[in-house]
Amino acid sequence: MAKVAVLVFPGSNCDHDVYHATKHVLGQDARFVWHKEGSVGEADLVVVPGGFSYGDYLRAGAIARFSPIMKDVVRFAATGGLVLGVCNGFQVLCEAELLPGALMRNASLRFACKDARLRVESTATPFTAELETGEVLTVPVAHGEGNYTADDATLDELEAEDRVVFRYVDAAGEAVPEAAPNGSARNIAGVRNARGNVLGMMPHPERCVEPVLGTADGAKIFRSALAHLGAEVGDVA
Ligand SMILES: NC(=O)CC[C@H](N)C(=O)O
Repeated sequence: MAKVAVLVFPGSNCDHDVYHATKHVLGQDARFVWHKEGSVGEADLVVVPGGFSYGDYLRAGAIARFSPIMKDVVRFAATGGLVLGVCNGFQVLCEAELLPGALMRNASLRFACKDARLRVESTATPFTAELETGEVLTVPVAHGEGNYTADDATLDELEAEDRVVFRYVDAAGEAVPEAAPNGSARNIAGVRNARGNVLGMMPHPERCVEPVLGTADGAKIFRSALAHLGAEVGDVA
């Protein structure tokens, strides 16, 4: 059983979804870690969940990045510990410079809340190692600032190093610009760090881990990470 630390900032609102997914659906030892703690404690996987930390003031994730717990998340990541940032968590990881780039306001300037199709681009991270390159997952998005951006050199480097993990695609599986719900550069929905132990993604895998939720595709990402950790996994989804 893997130990899962779910961070909680003032304004987090997907923390309980991650807890439910990892504890009740996948049968892991999950617990919440308040952002004022100095340590993630004994953990195999740290999840930085979605929400509106600090009300998205300044920029989404810009204040949470200075919460005391983030120093230990940086340390944990440096030791090779698995870190997953979802939506606001992805924004926090970019602000903390654990991942490159930034998430800007959606090109539409509207909050986007709908199912997205994600194509798996890289399996060189424990989070997708058990998936197939080219496999398309249906995972919901819910964000106002999901427009991934970085300078061209950084985007080229991410592509050259196989660090784009997910792209938004249309029904035909093509990464056409209209398929991105937010205007993301090169349709990027998720990226990893060079080592592969840190993944940030805008769509919410924790919201689709059981058939009753419409799709259980999100469970594949957690299952892949848990397989890497050698954890026995529950059999609900
Ligand atoms: N669901 C979320 O985590 C939303 C993230 C952030 N508050 C945004 O709107 O972009």
